[in-house]
Amino acid sequence: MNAVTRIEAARPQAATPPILTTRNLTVRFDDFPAVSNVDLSIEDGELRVIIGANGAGKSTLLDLLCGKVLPSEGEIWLRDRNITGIGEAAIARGGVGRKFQTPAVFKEMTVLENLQIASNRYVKVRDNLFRRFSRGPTDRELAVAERTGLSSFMKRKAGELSHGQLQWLELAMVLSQDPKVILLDEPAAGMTAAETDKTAELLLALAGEHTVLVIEHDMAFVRRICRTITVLHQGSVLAEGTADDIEKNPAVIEAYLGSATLSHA
Ligand SMILES: Nc1ncnc2c1ncn2[C@@H]1O[C@H](COP(=O)(O)OP(=O)(O)OP(=O)(O)O)[C@@H](O)[C@H]1O
Repeated sequence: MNAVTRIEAARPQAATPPILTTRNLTVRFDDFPAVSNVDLSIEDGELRVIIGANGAGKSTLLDLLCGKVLPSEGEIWLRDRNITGIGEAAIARGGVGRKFQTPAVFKEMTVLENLQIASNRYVKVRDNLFRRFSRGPTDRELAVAERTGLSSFMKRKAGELSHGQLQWLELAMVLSQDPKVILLDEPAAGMTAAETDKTAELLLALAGEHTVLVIEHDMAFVRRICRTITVLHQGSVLAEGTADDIEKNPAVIEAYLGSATLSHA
């Protein structure tokens, strides 16, 4: 080994922080800890699924991550930036996109107009309100419509879309801002089997390019998309691991899964 090689070998690896980290993340409503001491470390391009019983704190955790709810304690880091308490719009501009379970789309507007509003959502609110949508779709709007299967529905009023298409439209609206991290609350809720299949494929395709956190109750769906699962119980992380790890974890079985497996829960 020559001298140069020895120096290279001794140099520490450049440590890139995970895309999303939480430390001791806690929120109390009155004195009730809805989320308690949660430490998460989510790597770039991960597709992380969060499961847990009703009231476990899953939605509140996403509310904290997108700035909708302020933590009582703890920190949230987006790569090397502490985003704790900077506000929902600043977090969105920083690259965290949130899709809620009930799509927040404008049903009287077309798919394209909804995408155009979303593209400018965190830019200039006043311009947006009075904007005439005379321009055609941007390349990004075309790309997200294509990706979510909405290309041929651009001129259709959102109110005329199926339940699944509405969910995809809201996902397309989140994607139009090209977020680094996408937070999804039960993205396949109420969908037909075919729509659920398509959503699973879409999420798998989005992971890698984006980092995706998904809350999900449908365990067959979880099995299909998950790499790593985080189990929340009474506001805290009960377990973390692959579907196989989680399925065998006695604490998870007792608190959440019962005797069911992830594929049959
Ligand atoms: N704004 C609030 N004020 C008071 N309590 C709240 C508030 N938001 C949530 N909670 C409580 O915090 C706990 C966690 O709620 P959360 O909605 O995060 O659970 P969840 O795991 O998402 O449940 P579900 O699967 O039913 O949606 C629940 O006991 C809930 O009642």
